[in-house]
Formats: sequence, structure tokens, C-alpha cells
Amino acid sequence: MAVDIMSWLSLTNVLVVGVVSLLVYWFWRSQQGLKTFEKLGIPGPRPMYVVGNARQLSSGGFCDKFFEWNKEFGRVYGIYLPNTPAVIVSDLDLLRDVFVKKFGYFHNRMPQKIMDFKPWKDNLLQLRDDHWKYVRSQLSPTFSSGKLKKMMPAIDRVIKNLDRNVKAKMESGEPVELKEVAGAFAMDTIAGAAFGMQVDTLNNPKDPFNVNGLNLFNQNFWLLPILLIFPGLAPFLSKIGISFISVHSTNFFMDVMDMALKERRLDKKNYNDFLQLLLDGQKEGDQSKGPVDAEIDFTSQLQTAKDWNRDSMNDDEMKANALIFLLAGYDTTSIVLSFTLFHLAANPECLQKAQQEVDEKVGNDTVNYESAGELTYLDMCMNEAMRLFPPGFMIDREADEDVELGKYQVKKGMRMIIPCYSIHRDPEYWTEPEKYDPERHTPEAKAKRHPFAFMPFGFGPRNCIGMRLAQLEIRMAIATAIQHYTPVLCEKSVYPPVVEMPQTRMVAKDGLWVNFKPRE
Ligand code: HEM
Repeated sequence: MAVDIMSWLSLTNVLVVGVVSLLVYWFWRSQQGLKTFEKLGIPGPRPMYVVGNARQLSSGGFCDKFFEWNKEFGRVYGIYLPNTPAVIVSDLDLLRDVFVKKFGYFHNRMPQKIMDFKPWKDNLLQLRDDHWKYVRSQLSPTFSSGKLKKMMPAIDRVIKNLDRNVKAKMESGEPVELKEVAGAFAMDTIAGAAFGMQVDTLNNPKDPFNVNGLNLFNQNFWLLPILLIFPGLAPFLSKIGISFISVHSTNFFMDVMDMALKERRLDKKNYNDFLQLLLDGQKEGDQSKGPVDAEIDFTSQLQTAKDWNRDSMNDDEMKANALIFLLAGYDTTSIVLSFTLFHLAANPECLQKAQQEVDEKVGNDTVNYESAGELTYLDMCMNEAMRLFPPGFMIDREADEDVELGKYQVKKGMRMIIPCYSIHRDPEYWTEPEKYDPERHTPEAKAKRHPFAFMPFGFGPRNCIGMRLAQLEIRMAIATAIQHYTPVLCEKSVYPPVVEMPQTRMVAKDGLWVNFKPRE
């Protein structure tokens, strides 16, 4: 018995000593990590033990904190999230290096361990290296003008719905929260253009497509710190139903896609949606040689290693990227649509010009692919809303090798964060930055400013693949909303909007309220 107690005690001792040593080692390692920027001569705010600068960043609001640090430390500085070093860059010439000139070193984003499980893991946003290059080269032609035109019937149906919905709102005389209308529009467009499903979210908010789509955005933020410290846990937790993104809703979309793929492989009906384009691509083989629009065509930089010469994407890659249509396309599109309409309501002289343009180019017809392409002033209004409220308010990259960035050495694996929101409002790049002024986006004004002062869709080979589609559908939606109706501010409007970023989404704290009136 005595021997047993002794051996138990010694086992306990060994365990305790082991755990304590591990903790001490982990603490020592993280403290060493917190000296990275000091050693490289990169300035930055002082990190705190364990949490680095993460607490300062989240408590001060992402955007305001970047402004403050920018003033204090300049256009290149380092922070720790929580103990991983990240370089914040808002020097526009250096951004040209990151996005374009030295793209070979900066083609990856930071690892998104939170989505590191099937079916999400093969999506473009988080793929890396040659796997990303391969999938991007296969997907880019899907967003060419020719292919976008194929999606038009689905978008047309949603546009007509939007017209009916705005009319009904106007006739009710009640104020309208624009994010609600824009969100419904974006959801219905994705349902139609990506999955070939007909959904009318505003009138049927309980449609499972909408319920599960929205649920993907109710992310489990409490998991973030755990996954930041133990990133390898994501795939295991997802198996028991715990993940950053709802497993239940992910499964809903997987079932929708599995069923659609099965049906479509059997019948010969003609579908015109993203899923069908992907399926056709699988039959036709290598898509990378197809025509692509200039803004998203970087073919020469997407050459992959020999292992990535498969003829076509597999089902996992197809499903992951149909899903990302929803995750990357829903919130972004509805934010830009709602913020643009709200700014037009608050700036009647801009609204009048936009309406005049719609009268001239669209008249009384339904706006279509061709007429939407001619709405250049509307485009400027949209760009100005994105300057002030960019949905992607920060963009990130990761250094693939040790590399020089200006006078600094950036180490392999180090993260780069580009604070778009603060660049878009930087008084050094923009006069009266808080003012809504679409004239900043005329071709003449654009030619005079640094191209990297405005980047709502990112830049270079890893820019937003859905840019053309987003621009098209937003132009069509706004043209429809202002063709016969005039949005005006109402008692509930708070202008300029104040954004609240408790998590990672651009949300107007007081909503974006307007009234719609019939046009005189
Ligand atoms: C106004 C709407 C949109 C905005 C403002 C926006 C913005 C962005 C930004 C800032 C990025 C990061 C670019 C970079 O890292 O350089 C991005 C990437 C991406 N966006 Fe969009 N986006 C929009 C709509 C869409 C839509 C409709 C889709 C639908 C397919 C989409 C799909 C993607 C994908 C897949 C990526 C990752 C591309 C890659 O890594 O190769 N986006 N977007």
C-alpha cells in the first residue's frame, strides 16, 4: 500500500512538473515571440502578456485603433495577434510591392484555421499556394462577361421582385431599413445565380435558404480565441458539431448541392447558374484557358507546379466555392447596396444626377446587362460609398519567404494587414475625407491619385473574383430602386451612419432608415 501511495505521488509529481514545465516553456516562447518587431526595428504599440495587442484592437474598434496607431507609429508598424506578429502597412508604394511587384512572396492570406474542415477548406478565400492558383485559374473564367450574361435570367427575376418590394414598402408609408431590403436582394440573387433556387426573402423570411444563409453569419465568436491559440482543433471540433461557422447550416447547403448535382448529372435541362457553370467546367475539362475579364485575369501569375494539372476541379472544390459565393458575396453586396442608397437619400443633388442618368440610359425599360454597364455616375456613387464603408475593411497577406519591404525585413510566415478603412479616409490621400463626394471617382480624379488609395476589392492576382458580378448586380438594383422611386431621409435616419464593428462586419449602429416616395 505504502509503495502504491509513493508511486502514485511520484506519478502525480511527474505530471505536475511536466504540465508546469510545458506552461513555462509556452509562456517563455510567447514572450520571445513578442520581441520580434523590436529585433527587426519595426515600431508598434507595446503588447500585453498572452493577448498581445488583440485586446486593444477589439476594445478600441478595429478601424479607430488603426487610425490612432497610424498617427503614432507611421505607415508601417507591428502588432501581435495574440502572439503572432502582424505588420500593418498603409504606405501606398509598399502596398504596390505586396499586391503586385512582390506578389510571389505574398500570394497567401493568413491561415484561416477557423474554416479548416470540409466542405469549407477548399474555398478560394483560404486556399494556399499552388492549390489556390489551380482553383483560381479554373474559377476566373466563370466570372467572365460571357458567363455573367448567362446568370442574367436569375438576376432579372430578383430585380423584378425588388421593384415590387420597394413599391409595396412605399405604399405602406412606413420607413424602410435599407439593409433589410438589400440583404433580401443579395440573398435572393445568390440563391438564383449560384444555386438555381427561387427565393423571395422579404416576403418569406422563413425560407430555409434564407434562415440557413443568415445562420452562417451568426458565427461563434467565443471560439475565436481558442482557435487562435490551438488552431489544430478546428477539424476535430467540427466533427462534434462545434465550429466557428454553423455546422448545421453548412450541412443544409451541402444537402442542397448534393441533390442538385445528382439531379443535374441525370437530366439534361438547361440551368444558368454558377453551380451549372462549375458542372459544365467539370465535363469540358481545364477551364484555365477560357476568356476572363481584365480586372480578374492574372493568368500568367497563376502557373502552378506540375502536381496541379488536373483536368477539372473535383466535387469538394466545386461545393466549397459555391458556398463561398454565399459567404463572400452576401454581406458585401448588401452592405454596398444599402450604404449607396442611403448616401443618395442623404445627398439629393447626387441622387438627382443618378436618376437623370438612369432616365437617359434605361428610360422606362427594365435595366439589363448592357444598360447597367452604361451607368457610370451610379458607379461613382457606389465607389464613394465603398470608400467610406468598405465591407472588406482590412485585407491580409502572409509572407511566403523572408523578404524586404521598403527599409524593413519581413520574415517568412509573418502576417501583413492592410487597413483599407483608414487608408480610404486618410486626409493625406483624400481632401475632406469624411464628405460623400462621388466626383472623386471621375477618370480624371482617379488618374491624379495613387491607385492604391482606393481598394474596395483588393488588388492584384488575389483580388475579389466576384467584383464584376457584384458591380453588375448592385448597379442593377440601385437603378431599379431609383428609376420610379426616390429615397429620402426620415425621422429615424441617422446621417452620417455610425458603424459598429463588434465582430467583423460593417453594421450601421442605428440602421439605414429611409422613406421611398414616388418620383414626380
Ligand atoms: C461589393 C461586393 C464585394 C466586395 C466589396 C468584395 C470585397 C472583397 C475583398 C476586399 C476581397 C479580398 C481581396 C484581396 O485580398 O486582395 C475579396 C475576395 C474575394 N471575394 Fe469579394 N467582394 C464583394 C463581392 C463578392 C461576390 C459577389 C463574390 C462571389 C463570388 C465574392 C467572392 C470573393 C472571393 C471568392 C474572394 C477570394 C479571392 C481569392 O482569394 O482568390 N466577392 N472580396
